[in-house]
Amino acid sequence: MMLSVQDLRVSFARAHGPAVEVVHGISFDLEKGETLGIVGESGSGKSVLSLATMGLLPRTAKVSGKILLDGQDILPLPERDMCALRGRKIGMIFQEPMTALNPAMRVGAQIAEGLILNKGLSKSAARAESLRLLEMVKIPRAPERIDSFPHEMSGGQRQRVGIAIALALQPELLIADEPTTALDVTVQAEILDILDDLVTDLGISLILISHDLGVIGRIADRTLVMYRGDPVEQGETEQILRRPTQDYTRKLISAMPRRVRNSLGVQHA
Ligand SMILES: Nc1ncnc2c1ncn2[C@@H]1O[C@H](COP(=O)(O)OP(=O)(O)OP(=O)(O)O)[C@@H](O)[C@H]1O
Repeated sequence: MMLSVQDLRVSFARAHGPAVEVVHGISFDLEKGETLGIVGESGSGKSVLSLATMGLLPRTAKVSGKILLDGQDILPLPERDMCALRGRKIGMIFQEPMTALNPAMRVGAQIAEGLILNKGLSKSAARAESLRLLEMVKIPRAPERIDSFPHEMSGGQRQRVGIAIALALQPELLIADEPTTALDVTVQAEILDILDDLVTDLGISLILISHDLGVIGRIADRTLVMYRGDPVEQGETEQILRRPTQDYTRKLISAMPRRVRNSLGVQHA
């Protein structure tokens, strides 16, 4: 088992009044080579859940439960150990790659940086590996694009660079929080296909977070539906899409454009 989250609860301390719990006992398992989709509307706790898994919640957060990564509970780990896990074992992909990238640095150098610092690669070996990663995420004309600045690239290409950076240290788990939300529909599909291929080719595990069941439905093997911090239902994505058991899930399905429902083979909500 790559990741096992057990009865995770997160609350935030408030300056006045009692702490507010925003994630109310979430449990799920993620196998190696599997994609789990986490879906729910804004405020359902998806980002808090992913930040907890990466140990990136602010100090005001109180977390209980277990987060077993490869069998080890990472919740009690000190920041120094979590820092080492991020990147090496857990890779992260964010919604807006422009904010995650350094605007003043060529993309190849940004990918190479982590390889030089964390893996001790020489400058030329890191550049060769950066090129390989850019080709892996299907950047067209990668040998030229490696020397581009982020603003010289399209949103889709920047997100590919974001994925290349997340992959650089060969993590076993990737967490992608709304990775395609800022992109238009055709580019969304390309990015999802790339993520799907990476899971298959590299045998890594992927947590794909989105408010859009159409996005989740394209590539997630299993899906967890959340609503206001509660688990609504979880299971095989096919099952969730075709035979939802909860009204909230039916509402998410009805909210998908007919075109998307048709492409996923979902007839009616
Ligand atoms: N640092 C924080 N301090 C206090 N409350 C927080 C903090 N971060 C998140 N919350 C609260 O936790 C709840 C869940 O937020 P979260 O961002 O996880 O939702 P989400 O499902 O990811 O939605 P979105 O798609 O809008 O990001 C919200 O009510 C939010 O206000």
